[in-house]
Amino acid sequence: MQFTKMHGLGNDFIIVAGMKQVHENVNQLAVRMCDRNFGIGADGLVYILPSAAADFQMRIFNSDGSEPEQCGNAIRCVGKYVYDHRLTDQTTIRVETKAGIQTLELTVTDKRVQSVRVDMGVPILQGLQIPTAIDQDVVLQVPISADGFQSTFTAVSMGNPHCVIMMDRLADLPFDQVGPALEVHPYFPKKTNVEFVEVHAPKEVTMRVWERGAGETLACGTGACAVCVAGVLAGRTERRVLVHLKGGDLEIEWSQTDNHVYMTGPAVEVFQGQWLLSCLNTGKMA
Ligand SMILES: N[C@@H](CCC[C@H](N)C(=O)O)C(=O)O
Repeated sequence: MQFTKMHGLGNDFIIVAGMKQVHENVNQLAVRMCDRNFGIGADGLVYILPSAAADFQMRIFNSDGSEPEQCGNAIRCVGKYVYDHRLTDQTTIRVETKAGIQTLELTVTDKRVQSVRVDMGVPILQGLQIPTAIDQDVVLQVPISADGFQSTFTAVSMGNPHCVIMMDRLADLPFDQVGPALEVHPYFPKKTNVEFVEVHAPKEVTMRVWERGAGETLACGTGACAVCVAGVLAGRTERRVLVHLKGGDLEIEWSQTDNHVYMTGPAVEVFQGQWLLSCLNTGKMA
């Protein structure tokens, strides 16, 4: 099977295109392909499939094999892939995801996509719809504790759930302990992505992310969108923010006009290869 390795700010994906549907054993396949020692290594496996409702369909599987509803960095990679590989000549494309149809605006130089602006849709704020276990119209600055860590969080869904925690200093955070503990916190029945945020100024923040089903990643597009929304709700940021992540920067805007969140950032193709599908043995000792 042919694959292409891509990333958005170091959030890396194995892209598979040209199939009609995902492989039957896709959850195990994602685990094996994403393994950084025994496979190709990636945060997720992404399929670009035909769509009856849009130009293309994206399905993504986390490195633990679970299927999330949405992925901001992967959808930018999909935009670059379909244009650079001549599957379309359009610079505005619509991509169907489990969270709905997203519109992508591609910025092209020398016939290659340099950056992608994605309409990530309207954020979901109602507690049960996110989903959280909290039946409130907005889950804003609610106290939370896990593994000895105490803080407050704001919950936002960008199709997938996010727990946004504002901190005075990111450097003080026992990240590797708290991230996994919050991912499975009982407030989040479908688990959650966790963003820890330091606000430098109303237009500039730094975040670190612990992703549901993938652990720490260098960037999370939906996470950056959730951070912008939570920042506005908490009165800490403006509607346009520059988000610094470990792998680089994203520009996020929560539009007052249509209530949609817009994300702008790069996508990069790294290499292409062939996965030996027939190789069932992982090579690991029993
Ligand atoms: N890295 C992504 C989000 C991928 C899905 C996430 N791990 C989940 O399970 O919801 C992004 O860039 O948005």
